[in-house]
Amino acid sequence: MKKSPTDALLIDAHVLDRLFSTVVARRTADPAHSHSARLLSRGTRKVAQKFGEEAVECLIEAVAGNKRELVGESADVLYHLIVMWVDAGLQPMEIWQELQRREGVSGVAEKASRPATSGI
Ligand SMILES: N=c1c2ncn([C@@H]3O[C@H](COP(=O)(O)OP(=O)(O)OP(=O)(O)O)[C@@H](O)[C@H]3O)c2ncn1[C@@H]1O[C@H](COP(=O)(O)O)[C@@H](O)[C@H]1O
Repeated sequence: MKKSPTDALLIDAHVLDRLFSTVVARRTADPAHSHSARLLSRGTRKVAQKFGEEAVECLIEAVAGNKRELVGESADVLYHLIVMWVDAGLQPMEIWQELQRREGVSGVAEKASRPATSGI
């Protein structure tokens, strides 16, 4: 059966859930055979550091206007973000729910509704 553009979007959204399940399963894998297992075995600071490095590589490609490289770096960022969620014991659903809660709320309006800070 021919897939509609909507089907394609739904399938793509599930890629992140599948990747999360794979990384969870890798927690007990042999670090010699799994990058996820190796990274998770090195602890929270290393996991966070790798995410930060990948985010910087991603923004470098964005600023340089390298669309093709930005695709690869974006995938690296999402993978390392998921490893960070696994390390922290977060479920993707918690993030999906937060995004859903924000749907329809303009970022400008949300910022304006925040309590005033002292500016210190
Ligand atoms: N999406 C990815 C993915 N993206 C990037 N990477 C790996 O991330 C690593 C980044 O390399 P770096 O040199 O930056 O980092 P490093 O090897 O930790 O080096 P140091 O910072 O420690 O010096 C590379 O080995 C990449 O292959 C990924 N490794 C795995 N996945 C997914 O996770 C699944 C499980 O992978 P394993 O856990 O390896 O089985 C795979 O099937 C993929 O779907």
